[in-house]
Amino acid sequence: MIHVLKHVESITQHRDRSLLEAGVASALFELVKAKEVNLYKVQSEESGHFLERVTHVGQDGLRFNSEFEPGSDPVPVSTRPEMQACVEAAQIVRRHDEAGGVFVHCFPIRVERGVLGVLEVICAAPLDDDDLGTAEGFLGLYRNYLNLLDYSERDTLTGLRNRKTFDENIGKILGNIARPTDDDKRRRRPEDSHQHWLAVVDVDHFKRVNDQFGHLYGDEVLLLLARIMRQSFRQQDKLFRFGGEEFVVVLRAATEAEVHRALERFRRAVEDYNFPQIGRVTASIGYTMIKPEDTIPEIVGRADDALYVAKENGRNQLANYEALLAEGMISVREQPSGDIELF
Ligand SMILES: Nc1nc2c(ncn2[C@@H]2O[C@H](COP(=O)(O)OP(=O)(O)OP(=O)(O)O)[C@@H](O)[C@H]2O)c(=O)[nH]1
Repeated sequence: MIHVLKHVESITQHRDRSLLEAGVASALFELVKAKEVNLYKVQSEESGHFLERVTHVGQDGLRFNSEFEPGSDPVPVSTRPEMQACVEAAQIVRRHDEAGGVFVHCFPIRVERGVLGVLEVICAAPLDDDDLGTAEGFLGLYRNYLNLLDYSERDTLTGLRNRKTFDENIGKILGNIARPTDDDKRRRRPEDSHQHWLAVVDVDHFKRVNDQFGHLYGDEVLLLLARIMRQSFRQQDKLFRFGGEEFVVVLRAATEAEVHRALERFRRAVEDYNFPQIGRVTASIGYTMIKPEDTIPEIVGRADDALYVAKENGRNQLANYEALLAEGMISVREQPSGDIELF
């Protein structure tokens, strides 16, 4: 009992999702005497579900990836029938791997929107009822704690990540791309390297919505826009309400074309949506690639410059900072001089 409480105490001291996941996996590895525990995130793409391993505990030690670095290369869920059954039925699935002489248990990590991930516990024997209860208890603790973290990091109107968490999140991304691990370097072949991109989304003529229909309807537009964002982007993309009627999306994608497609799909979804009472609302989007040497104001500044061009050119459109620069439509942003004046 003391043993279990010590794990609970150690898990709940973290405010970082990846440390929380590593804590849950390590606790189960020890408590149910597993050979291996893995945590997979489920990525939902148009072509189906993919699994990305983000945490591993085994005889070889503990490895985990932060929320903002890629885990293992994603594999289609169909290549792992027990995982597929677990994701689709949202139920615990067990498989006897005769060749490996082990029992593989898959626990779904259920959230409101579906199955967020799968916890895989590999043991020499099937888990008994006590061990199953322990695993389910720790998963419950993990889910509840995630909800608490979400609550403190979310904007109350839209449920998106709030401005406070934005700097923290971008800081982590910059830290990861500036210091790639050996695994990252191996994975970063030209054909599968992924870059991070930041897009600023701004509702067009939002003042008119407020003036014509009142603030409550304005708030309703922001709420619905956030919902369209969640539906348009993938689970692993990070969505923020930056302030007022401005939103930020941080995406990981291999090419500019891929980012453009995702943002254009969202822009069209907003344009096509019939907002109750108000009718048609559009949004303009400016975006840029995040580079290792960037500071947060530089990234946001570039996306804002591109957004300005999108607004000037008639709104309801995308603009990419790097493309505008290459076409000579804008000039390079002035770097902050670095001189700090204190008052
Ligand atoms: N309802 C509501 N309105 C907000 C909120 N935050 C900011 N606003 C309003 O959003 C409006 C933003 O207006 P502007 O920045 O002038 O821009 P715009 O009218 O959207 O025009 P463009 O961006 O140039 O297309 C202002 O009227 C703000 O009062 C909010 O949380 N709720």
